Amino acid sequence: MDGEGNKKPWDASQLRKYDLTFDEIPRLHYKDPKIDEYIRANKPVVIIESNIIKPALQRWTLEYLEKNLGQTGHTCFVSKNHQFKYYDDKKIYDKTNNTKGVEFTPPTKKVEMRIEDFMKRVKEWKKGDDRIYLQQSLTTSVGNNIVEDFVKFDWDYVNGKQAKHNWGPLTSNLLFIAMEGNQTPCHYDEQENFFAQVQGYKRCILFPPSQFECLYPYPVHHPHDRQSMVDFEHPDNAKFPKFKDAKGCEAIVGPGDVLYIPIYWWHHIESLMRGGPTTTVNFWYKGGPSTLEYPLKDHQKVAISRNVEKMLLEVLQDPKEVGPLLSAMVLGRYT
Ligand SMILES: C[C@@H](CC(=O)O)C(=O)C(=O)O
Ligand SMILES: [Zn+2]
Repeated sequence: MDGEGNKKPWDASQLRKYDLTFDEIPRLHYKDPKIDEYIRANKPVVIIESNIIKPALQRWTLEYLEKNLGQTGHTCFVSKNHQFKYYDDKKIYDKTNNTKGVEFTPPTKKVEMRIEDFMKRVKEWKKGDDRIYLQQSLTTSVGNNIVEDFVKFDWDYVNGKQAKHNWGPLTSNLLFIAMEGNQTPCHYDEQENFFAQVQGYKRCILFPPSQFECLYPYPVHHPHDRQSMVDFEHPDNAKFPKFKDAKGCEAIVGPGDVLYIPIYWWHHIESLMRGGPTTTVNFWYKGGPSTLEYPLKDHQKVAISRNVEKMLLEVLQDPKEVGPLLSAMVLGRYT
């Protein structure tokens, strides 16, 4: 039961177990001015009872989406397990064209699927089958009804936050339709994000950029750049000794909740087990201008460290030389 004695729409048995504890991300009414204090401080907050995606809340059932999303192929990922770790295919070594890159076997397959085929596979899924995850940019290729709903989102509200906090332009709105239990492993994005939950419940575990050394991101040149190397369910504590010290926060978001995921904040997101399919729309914005005021913000230090890695890779050419050079520069001199 929740505080008012209402039956909770989910229970702890639907959450995967991790050897970490998390603080609760605050949930604030959308008119609460404290929301702006959180955004200004680059801290996550769940915005509740807003009209940001009201038309979607009213109409975007799976049946409606199947009927209206449009007949073109939609971007879907197929996985042998419940994890859908993002990879940048531009960073994969391509033998045929002998491009620069890393020898890499993608953990998921990216396919274009018609919405009815996607929905059929979700409905007929059995344990042991491949899982699928629709992740489609909401562009003009969607049906007219969806466009009509989309234009009726509360753009005044989100554009108001974008302007007030001097964010860059909106770059995309992605529609996510996940199977129950699907997981997007821990990673960070270089964009501000309003993560709006339409249907079902998702557990969102977030860590501030200061936890960089506990979350061990892949090297910048790797296809899994920005993704944590740690498997949260089977952490290799020998290889990643600081992971057990990671300090994070979490929110279980349900229909109508909008989670603000600040730029460079790590997030590990999963659709609750046995909770049915989930639907989310995100709003990605470029970050605002980064003025160097001291002390520097943690996310600025992450951006600086990325630039150092990129510069060294550019100059040294061989990624195997980056570690030894950095160790020679730092060990015994800065440590
Ligand atoms: C894909 C999404 C996570 C999820 O909903 O599975 C995410 O990482 C983001 O919106 O930045
Ligand atoms: Zn993300």
